[in-house]
Amino acid sequence: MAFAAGMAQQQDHPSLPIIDFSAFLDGSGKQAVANAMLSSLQSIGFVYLTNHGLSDNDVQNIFNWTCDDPPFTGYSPPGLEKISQVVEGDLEKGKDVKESFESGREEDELMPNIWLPDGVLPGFKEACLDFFWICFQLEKTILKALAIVFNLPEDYFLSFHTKPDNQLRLLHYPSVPLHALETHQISRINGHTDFGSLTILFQDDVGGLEVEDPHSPGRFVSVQPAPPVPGSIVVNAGDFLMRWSNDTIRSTAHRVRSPPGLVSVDGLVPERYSIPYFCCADFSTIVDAIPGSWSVEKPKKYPPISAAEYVLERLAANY
Ligand SMILES: O=C(O)CCC(=O)C(=O)O
Ligand SMILES: [Fe+2]
Repeated sequence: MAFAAGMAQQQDHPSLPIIDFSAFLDGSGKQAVANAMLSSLQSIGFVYLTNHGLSDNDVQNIFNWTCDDPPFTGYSPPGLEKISQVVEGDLEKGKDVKESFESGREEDELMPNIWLPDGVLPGFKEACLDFFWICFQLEKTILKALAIVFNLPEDYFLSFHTKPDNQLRLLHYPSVPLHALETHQISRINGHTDFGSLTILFQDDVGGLEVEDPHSPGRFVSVQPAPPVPGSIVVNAGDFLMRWSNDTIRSTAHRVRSPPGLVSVDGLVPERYSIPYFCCADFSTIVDAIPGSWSVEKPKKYPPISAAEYVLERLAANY
């Protein structure tokens, strides 16, 4: 297992731990990989995984679709989504300049998918659905790793993530003037936390993802390894998992700014594509603190809650 330097406060460009997931997949070092992943989710809330089992081909396929112009519903044009959370010390006022397309499972009646009219961009719907289900397989593997660190049966979290009530988001950050971004007239995505269980994030090589330093609220630090690690994915914990874990796992605020050290000859920040896959517990389930996350000395902080109640409230606040 290879680790990059941890998120030391003094470093200008600290990096997240990079965990080789292969020893979990082939069974040769399950506990060690799971422990390392949890430790990073507890201390930073974020981790990089390599050799996670998803093929480069599958990831490249979905990225290929993001480059097509998406003049359709299910699509949020630049500035529509407002990240309404105020993160301490993050004084950005600018609107997010990004466009996105979101989809979930086809049978979801609560939030039905809105696809392009038949005949427009043939194959796009199938590509989104294929990737949605591919990511669900990966999510289940990560959830198995999470369970064993709490000394729970591997399928413990799977029974709460069966449908799945997840969301695949294709994100495009258009090229914007560097000056406008740096002076906060606009932003790419303002500081926020995700609200589900886990987010699996695929990104291109442009960079700009920043994570709030857990030791220094309001200070965001770049977490892009330089150079980018091919095939790596980012996994971060959401607010629901933080609550479910009795606050032993951290849901950390993050944002996207200009790539670190960017020298722009034309005054523009290059466009960026990313694909977050938001994993949520089944809306119908009610969860109570994870066994092992509470004790007599560390009592439960929250009453049981249904995922629907929690997630829908958060979604409503964002639009
Ligand atoms: O584009 C990224 O890298 C991050 C996106 C993100 O944080 C989100 O959509 O919640
Ligand atoms: Fe996010």
